[in-house]
Amino acid sequence: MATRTMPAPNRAASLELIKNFSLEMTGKDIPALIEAKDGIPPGTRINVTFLGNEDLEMRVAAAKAARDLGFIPVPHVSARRLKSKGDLEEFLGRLQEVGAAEHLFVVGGDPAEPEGPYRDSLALVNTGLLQQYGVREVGIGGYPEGHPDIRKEDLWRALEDKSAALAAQGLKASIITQFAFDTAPVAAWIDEVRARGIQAPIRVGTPGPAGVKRLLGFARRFGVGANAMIVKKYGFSLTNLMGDAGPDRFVNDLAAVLADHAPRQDHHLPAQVGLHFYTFGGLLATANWVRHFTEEG
Ligand SMILES: NC(=O)C1=CN([C@@H]2O[C@H](COP(=O)(O)OP(=O)(O)OC[C@H]3O[C@@H](n4cnc5c(N)ncnc54)[C@H](O)[C@@H]3O)[C@@H](O)[C@H]2O)C=CC1
Ligand SMILES: Nc1nc(=O)c2c([nH]1)NC[C@@H]1CN(c3ccc(C(=O)N[C@@H](CCC(=O)O)C(=O)O)cc3)CN21
Repeated sequence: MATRTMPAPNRAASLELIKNFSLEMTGKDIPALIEAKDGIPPGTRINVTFLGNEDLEMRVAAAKAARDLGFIPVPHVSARRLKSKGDLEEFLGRLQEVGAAEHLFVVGGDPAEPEGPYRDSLALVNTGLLQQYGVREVGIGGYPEGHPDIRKEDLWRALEDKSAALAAQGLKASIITQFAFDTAPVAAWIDEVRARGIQAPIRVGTPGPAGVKRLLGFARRFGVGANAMIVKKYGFSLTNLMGDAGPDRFVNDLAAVLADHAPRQDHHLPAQVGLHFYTFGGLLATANWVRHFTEEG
């Protein structure tokens, strides 16, 4: 595959891309969020993961903390990890009580077999329960490089079905993608989403600055492309595995590529593409990285 030459960084495009960024935290990251709060713009969306090693109390407490600290919580709901309809209603009810139900991210969930009645995120949308608990906007997953356990055509059908189901229920949709190191598949995937008539805002998953070993570990776990050429293009070599790799090159390259692709920019449209930072245990480091990139570039 011909290695594409990097377009020259386009500072204005990079600043446009990174504004209104969102961050991700796990149920264990409340202390980290408190430590990082002064460096995160008020009203920033903070996604709260729904992992196997968290419980209801941790997830609600994390969403409440994000709300109380002046941010917009976006709790994840993992369809396959829900034990029953009651489980879903309890979680939504608790989120509504703490003012954290307005924005949700629904996802299939990693279990190979559902632990309850919901086998995919569309099933959650189709319960018709979301708006009953005050949900107004629903995030759904996107996979520029595919998913190790799911066929490409199933991912595209799911994206189209969820978009249609959300529109039918008067719920706003947004797409958050799996993280990537290579911008080419991301730009191509965005073009295909738009070509399929899906206009929802897209937040491109971006790895926050984290140890290279940790990043490669998550990439392997989640089926994200990380071969030698890609990681070199991303800006870290396979030799200095101990270094911290910040997403400077990924952000600048993606912004420049999107600026080249952009159809005639109609500035009345809301920003259609933004960034979602996976913090991987480094919430403070990620918040600091975003602030420095935005201030100094
Ligand atoms: N993007 C993110 O931040 C996250 C992504 N995920 C992963 O993405 C997967 C897909 O989630 P969605 O995009 O919501 O897809 P989805 O729930 O809309 O499902 C798309 C299609 O893939 C199947 N599917 C879903 N999860 C599966 C699994 N774990 N194994 C095999 N087939 C599965 C579904 O039956 C459906 O046919 C999740 O299952 C999980 O592995 C999980 C958590 C966060
Ligand atoms: N297929 C798939 N499954 C996922 O669960 C998933 C994705 N993709 N895409 C990215 C997001 C981000 N995910 C995560 C997972 C763990 C941490 C994390 O920070 N974990 C802590 C403790 C270790 C742990 O709980 O696993 C850490 O310090 O790394 C963050 C984001 C889960 N997500």
